[in-house]
Amino acid sequence: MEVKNFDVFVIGSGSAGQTVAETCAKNGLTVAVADNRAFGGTCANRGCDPKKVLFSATEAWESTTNLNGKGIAGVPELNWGKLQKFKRKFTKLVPPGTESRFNDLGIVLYHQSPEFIDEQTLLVEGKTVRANNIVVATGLQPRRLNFEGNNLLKTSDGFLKLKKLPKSLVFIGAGYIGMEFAQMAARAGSKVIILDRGNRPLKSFDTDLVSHLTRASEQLGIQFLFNSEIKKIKKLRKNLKVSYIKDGKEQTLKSRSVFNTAGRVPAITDLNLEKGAVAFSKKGIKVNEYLQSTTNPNVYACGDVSNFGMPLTPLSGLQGAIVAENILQGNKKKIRTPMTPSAVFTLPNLASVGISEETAKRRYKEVEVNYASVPKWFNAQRINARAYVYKIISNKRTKVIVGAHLLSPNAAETINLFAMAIQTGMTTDVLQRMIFTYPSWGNDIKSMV
Ligand SMILES: Cc1cc2nc3c(=O)[nH]c(=O)nc-3n(C[C@H](O)[C@H](O)[C@H](O)COP(=O)(O)OP(=O)(O)OC[C@H]3O[C@@H](n4cnc5c(N)ncnc54)[C@H](O)[C@@H]3O)c2cc1C
Ligand SMILES: NC(=O)c1ccc[n+]([C@@H]2O[C@H](COP(=O)([O-])OP(=O)(O)OC[C@H]3O[C@@H](n4cnc5c(N)ncnc54)[C@H](O)[C@@H]3O)[C@@H](O)[C@H]2O)c1
Repeated sequence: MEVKNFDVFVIGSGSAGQTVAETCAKNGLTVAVADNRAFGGTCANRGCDPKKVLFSATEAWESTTNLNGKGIAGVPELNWGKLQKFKRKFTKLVPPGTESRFNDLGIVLYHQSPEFIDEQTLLVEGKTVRANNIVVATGLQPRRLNFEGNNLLKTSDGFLKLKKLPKSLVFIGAGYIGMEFAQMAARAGSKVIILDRGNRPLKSFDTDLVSHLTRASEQLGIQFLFNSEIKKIKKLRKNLKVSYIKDGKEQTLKSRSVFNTAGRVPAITDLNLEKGAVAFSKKGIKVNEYLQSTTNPNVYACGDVSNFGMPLTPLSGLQGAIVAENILQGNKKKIRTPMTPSAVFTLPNLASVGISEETAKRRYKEVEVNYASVPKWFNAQRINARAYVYKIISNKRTKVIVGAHLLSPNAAETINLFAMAIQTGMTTDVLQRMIFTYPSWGNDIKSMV
C-alpha cells in the first residue's frame, strides 16, 4: 500500500493545531492537518467567540434594564432567534476561512480522525501516513456522565445552537460554562436551575467573590442546588424529569432541557494512543517542557489536550507556537507560561490573575489583603450596577502585587491591567502613581491598592 510522508502531521485544527501547521508550512515543511469536525476548532466554532456574541446581547440587555427609569424607558426584549442568526454570521465563516488559509499554504487536509498504527504512522481516510513529527492538538470534549437517561443530555455545542430558548433549563455543573450559559438563558427569560455536586460554583476562583456572584445570579432568578448528585433523567411528554440526591434524599424536578456542563476531558479516545506509545493521564497527553510526549519523541502535544496548564485559548496558541519552534529548530524552547488572567463572562464578570489569598498566606510572611465591596463607587453607580467587589493581594514587606480578583461589569478587561502589573513585578506604590483615563474602570484600580 502507498504510504504518504509528511514532515509534520497535526491532529486538530483549533488555536493550537493551526499555529503549529501554519508556522511549519510557512517555514517550508510539508504539513497535513486532520480534523473530524468543522475546521477551526472549539473557540471559534463552538466556544469563546459564538458565546461572546450571545453574551454581548445579554450585556446590552443588562445595561439598559439597569437604567430603566433613569433615562431609559422600558425593558428591551431579547430576541433569541435573531441573536442566533447574528451569531451564525461569525461562525459560518470559520471552517471555509480556515480551510482556505491552509490550502493557500499547501497544507493537505483530512476530514477524519486518524489513529496511530505505530510510533510514526497513522491511518486516516483509509490511507497510511508517516510523519517525522506528529502533533496532537485535539482539545477537550464534554465529560461523560453515567446515569440512566444520560442520552437525553445536551452539551455546550447544543446550547450555542439553540434556535429557540426553552422555557426552563437545568445545567449540571456550576463551572465556567454552566455559570455563563445559565446567566445568558436567565436574562433571555428562561427559568434556570444549576445543580452541582460541590458546595459552590467556580472552585478555582476566590470564595468571597464567588459568593457575591452567586447572590447576583440568584437575584437574576437562577436557583442553585449544591451538594446534589444526579441520579436519572426520564422523558415525559413535554418535560424531562430529573431525579437527584440531596441531603441523602431523592428529589425530582421538571425542566424542558438538561445540559451537561460538568467539565471537559481530553479528546483522545479515537486516536489509539497506545499503538503510538504515547502516554496519557486523565489530565491529557503527558509532555515534557518542550511539549514533547514523554514516551514517544516523534510526538508533540499542545493546547487543551496536553497535561500542561489551564485550558484557555491564549495558552493553546502559545503552546502551538512553542511546538512549531521546537519542530523547526530542534528542541530549544521550553514552555514558560506568563501570568495568565482568566475571566468568567457572567454579569458582573468574575476575573482573576496571580495567586489566591490562601496561597499568598502560605508563601509570604506577611500579606496585605485589600478586600471590599464597593457598589457605591461612581462607575457602579452611573450604570446602576449592584455588585462591584475586589480583592487585591500584595506582599506586605515588598509591596509587590501578587494576586488580583475582581467582580465587576468590566472585570474581564480591567484584570488585564493587573496581569501587566503582576507580570512586571509592579508595587502598589508604582501603580498608585500611574495616570489612567478618568472616569474609567481602569482608574479605579489605583483605589484598590
Ligand atoms: C463553551 C465554551 C466556551 C469557552 N470560552 C472560552 C473563553 O471565553 N475564553 C477562553 O480562553 N477559552 C474559552 N474556552 C476554551 C477554549 O475554547 C479552548 O481552550 C481552546 O479552544 C483550546 O484550543 P485547542 O486548539 O487546544 O483545542 P480545540 O480548539 O478544542 O481544537 C481541537 C480540534 O481537534 C479536533 N479533534 C478532536 N478530536 C479529534 C480527532 N480524534 N481527530 C481529529 N480531530 C479531532 C476538534 O474537532 C477540534 O477542531 C471555551 C470552551 C468552551 C467549550
Ligand atoms: N471564560 C472562559 O475562559 C471559559 C469559558 C468556558 C470554558 N472555559 C474552559 O473550559 C473548561 C471547562 O469548563 P466547564 O465549565 O465545562 O468545567 P469546570 O471544570 O469549570 O466546571 C465543572 C463543574 O461541574 C461540576 N461537576 C462535575 N461532575 C459533576 C456531576 N457529576 N454532577 C454535578 N456537578 C458536577 C464540578 O463540581 C464543577 O463545578 C474550563 O476549565 C475553562 O478552562 C473557559
